[in-house]
Amino acid sequence: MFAQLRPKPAEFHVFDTTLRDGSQQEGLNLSVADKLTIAGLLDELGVGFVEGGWPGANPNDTAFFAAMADGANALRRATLVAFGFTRRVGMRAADDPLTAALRDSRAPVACLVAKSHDRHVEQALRTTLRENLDMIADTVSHLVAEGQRVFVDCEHFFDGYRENPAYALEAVRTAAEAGAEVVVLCDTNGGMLPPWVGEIVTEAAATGVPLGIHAHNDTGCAVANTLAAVDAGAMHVQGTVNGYGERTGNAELISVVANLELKYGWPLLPEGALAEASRIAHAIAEVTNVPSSARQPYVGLSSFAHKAGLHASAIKVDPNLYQHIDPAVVGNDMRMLVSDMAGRANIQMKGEELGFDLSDRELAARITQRVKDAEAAGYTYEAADASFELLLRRELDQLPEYFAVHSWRVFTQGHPAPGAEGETDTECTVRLSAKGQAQRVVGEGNGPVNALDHAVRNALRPAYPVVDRFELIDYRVRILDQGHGTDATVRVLIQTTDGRRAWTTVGVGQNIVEASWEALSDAYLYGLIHAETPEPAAVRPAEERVSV
Ligand SMILES: CC(=O)SCCNC(=O)CCNC(=O)[C@H](O)C(C)(C)COP(=O)(O)OP(=O)(O)OC[C@H]1O[C@@H](n2cnc3c(N)ncnc32)[C@H](O)[C@@H]1OP(=O)(O)O
Ligand SMILES: CC(=O)C(=O)O
Repeated sequence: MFAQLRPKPAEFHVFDTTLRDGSQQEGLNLSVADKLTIAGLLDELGVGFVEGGWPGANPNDTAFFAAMADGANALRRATLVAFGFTRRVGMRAADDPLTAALRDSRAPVACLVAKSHDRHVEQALRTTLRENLDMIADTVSHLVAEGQRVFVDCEHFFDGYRENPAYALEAVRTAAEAGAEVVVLCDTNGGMLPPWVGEIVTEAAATGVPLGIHAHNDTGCAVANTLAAVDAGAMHVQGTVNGYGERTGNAELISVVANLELKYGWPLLPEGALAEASRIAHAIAEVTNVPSSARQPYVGLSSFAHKAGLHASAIKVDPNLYQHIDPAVVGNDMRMLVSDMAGRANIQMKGEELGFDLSDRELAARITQRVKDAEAAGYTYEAADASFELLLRRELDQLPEYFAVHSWRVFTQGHPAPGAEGETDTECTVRLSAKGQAQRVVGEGNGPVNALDHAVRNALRPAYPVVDRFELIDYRVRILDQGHGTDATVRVLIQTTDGRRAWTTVGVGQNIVEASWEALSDAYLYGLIHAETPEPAAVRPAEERVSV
């Protein structure tokens, strides 16, 4: 029997810091417009608090709070939070310009970072333990008197508690007595493990102060540490969507919330909002331009992807045999992968998904063997869903002949030196027949793949004008036998779109142009087969990109 999880406290906060701590991630930079878009998405998700940044610390954050104060950008459900620190050493909070920026932000809540670790007070702040407590009390009481609700983030609380528990707890009490509604215990360096967090939060809860948790992921335990704090009495969780944040990031907020909603049984988000979680996490990744991990719990592309034959054979009977929840609950999808680890069941389920009846065991076994043989030769169907469909159609004798290629050749002329004048570039000649018309067509391009593409497009256009909608959007190449140097076999994956859907095809060969040709001609064939299909397929996010 599983242990009983804690019942939901009467008041519980879901606090998002994607726009503040999330933007402290290396490589993540947000404009004011980006922040406004993300704030809107977080509001849709239904989090209780959106920490928007640090007004007064940089012009973007100040402008963001000014824009949020304009009614047009107002959050519908969430409460906006402005972040800042306690007043400077030796100054009155009322005179500190950064405290003034918090007031002027017009955010209903201010979240103040305060020191609670004695060594940080003495070495980083370079002041006395008494003065730090005065800084906390003065800043909190000033902002409360000015009409703001105040939360306090106790930086390095757990490390501080280990060295000087009395002082760490004194910082918590001081903040609460000055008017802070919640005191958030921060694992700033992210070095804690769940049992330690549980123990320390339990001891801090004895103060009677409403506590929150802010965990970093340096031990890979940020979500677990957050849940350990909740179990020990925390009533406020902080985190970021996609786990963005300083160093290894913050607790991933959707994982925290999904665990609390689905495992603890706590209703936290507005009804139906959890089913939007996958869409919102991916939409935020589009804005940040920092892709989320495919393996991210609940909302990742691979979170419900099944590759192994044994898994698929059980899933065919009941998907729950290999899934901890129904993916639809978080707006995700189950995906069946086709690879050399597939058994008949993967192939049958993938075939069914594509609209083919593969219930015949012998047929399914034959196709499974074809897939395994092709994967052994270097093909990959896990990524190249369109090539898998073409393989199926070939096996089932259901491949329409839109065109027949008789031959092709590519000629490239290089410059004597970079930047030198002269004819360059690449020319490709293709001989093919389409709709009974044989033709020989030339295409030019800035490289062999570009020239091949132009030649095929020029040759097919008279019979199938729709090809002008096809566009190559990603090209990836990798060497399959690394010891072989420039004569290695390569695999080329090409992603193509017609503006409505995207599909991926694969080619393999010792000649990179030949492998590209195979992937490219299959891309055209698949595109023509589906030109009239109404429903667009999901677009996969690109991984490594190589320019052609
Ligand atoms: C744990 C966290 O992640 S908290 C969030 C941290 N986020 C950021 O730092 C991003 C935004 N920060 C900034 O733009 C700048 O650091 C500013 C505007 C806040 C301050 O810039 P500067 O005045 O140039 O100071 P600088 O960053 O070099 O040093 C920070 C100062 O704040 C003091 N300080 C640090 N923590 C606190 C605190 N909780 N309360 C009051 N003062 C503090 C430091 O002692 C140092 O003081 P000093 O100026 O006397 O040396
Ligand atoms: C406040 C904060 O971001 C931290 O302590 O990590």
